[in-house]
Amino acid sequence: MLTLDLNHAKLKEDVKSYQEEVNKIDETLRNHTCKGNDFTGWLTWAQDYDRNEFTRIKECAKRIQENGDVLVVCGIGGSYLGARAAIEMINGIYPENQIEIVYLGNTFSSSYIAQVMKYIEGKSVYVNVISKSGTTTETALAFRILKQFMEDKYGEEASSRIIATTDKARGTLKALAEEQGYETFVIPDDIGGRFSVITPVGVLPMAAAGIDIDAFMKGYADGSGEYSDPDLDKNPAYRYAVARRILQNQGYDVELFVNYETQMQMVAEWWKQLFGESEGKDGLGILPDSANFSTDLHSLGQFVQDGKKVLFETNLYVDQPMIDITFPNDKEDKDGMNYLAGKSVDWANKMAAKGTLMAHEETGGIPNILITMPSMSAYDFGNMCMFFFKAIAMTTLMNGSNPFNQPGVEVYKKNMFKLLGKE
Ligand SMILES: O=P(O)(O)OC[C@H]1O[C@H](O)[C@H](O)[C@@H](O)[C@@H]1O
Repeated sequence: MLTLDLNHAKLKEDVKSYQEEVNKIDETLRNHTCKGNDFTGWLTWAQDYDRNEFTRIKECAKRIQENGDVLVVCGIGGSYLGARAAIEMINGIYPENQIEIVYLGNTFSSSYIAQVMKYIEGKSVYVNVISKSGTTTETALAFRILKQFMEDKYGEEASSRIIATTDKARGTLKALAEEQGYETFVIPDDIGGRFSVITPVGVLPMAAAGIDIDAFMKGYADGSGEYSDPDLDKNPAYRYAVARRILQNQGYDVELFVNYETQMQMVAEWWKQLFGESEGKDGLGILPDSANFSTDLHSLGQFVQDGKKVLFETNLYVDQPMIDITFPNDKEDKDGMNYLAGKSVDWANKMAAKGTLMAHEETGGIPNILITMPSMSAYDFGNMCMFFFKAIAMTTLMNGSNPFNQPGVEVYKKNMFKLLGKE
């Protein structure tokens, strides 16, 4: 379970004063009558998910692991961010003894696409193309290139090395997968892209990367219980939601999502889509931004400390690092670093976090929300998903907005299609 500390959040209203409003909204979520209610399948997914499909995911992942050097995950937005966030957080950036995961379909950058294609040329390749709509242009463009590459390289065998994760009936990708005989996995109708990491969208790439997906689902299932009580004293996810609302009332328009683990950079990217697309509408919302400390203390730190007071920080701390190391002694101590000899480097990281909190909160006057997760395990990732899902659903509904649509994303697409000459 994640824990929440609001003692540094400088809230000018009492969180508990929102209890009645929270109760009402919680009820509409629970009985699926809230705005966007046809996309609330994530609430009961831990009980509802298809066990047979889950077994098929494990078998498919095993096949990929046994025969592949590389799995190309081809998707964008919710169709890749969650998988990448989980894989990097749980396995670290340079995992040993795992197949490599490469991401494509998330950009029009010709340079990037060309380099990826060159990079995978001599390797044993599997492809997981992921798109809920089955029509997203970045993904479709990359997939055509990948498909031709796979057919040239493997001939008929290509179709057994390509796996499609998409809608059960609709979209070009579904039709293509059926025609080509690809193995397919289903993205349920009632779970939107940015919530879909808990479905085959996230779970198949995770399993292929050697992650314990049973533990992931257990963490999510336990989160369903742990973050379900509407009582603000008992529900840290809802307390976090209310704290965000209060800080917005105090004039803060930006939330800087901070972590101290390099392998959690993509967790922040996933969180930004989840929060930005859910809440940023109707002229409302808090701009989700992120920083990786202490790395970014050497870039963004100056602004946070002394710049315009537009932001508050939400720190996602981790109790146990994946690996700790002891700092070595040096007889000559010419670098003057012996004061750390014999100390844990993770301890130093935690001292950096503590010092930063004091600097930002006390000297800089920046409100700080503290969230702590026990470790970077598959279980804790699953649990964290439910925490943030519940929190963002609550804050967005408190705004009176629909947390589950993203109408604003279509505007650039319309212009782009016109410019590209799409019929
Ligand atoms: O899975 P897809 O249908 O390809 O969608 C991929 C992504 O692109 C869209 O434009 C939406 O803004 C995202 O919410 C979505 O996750």
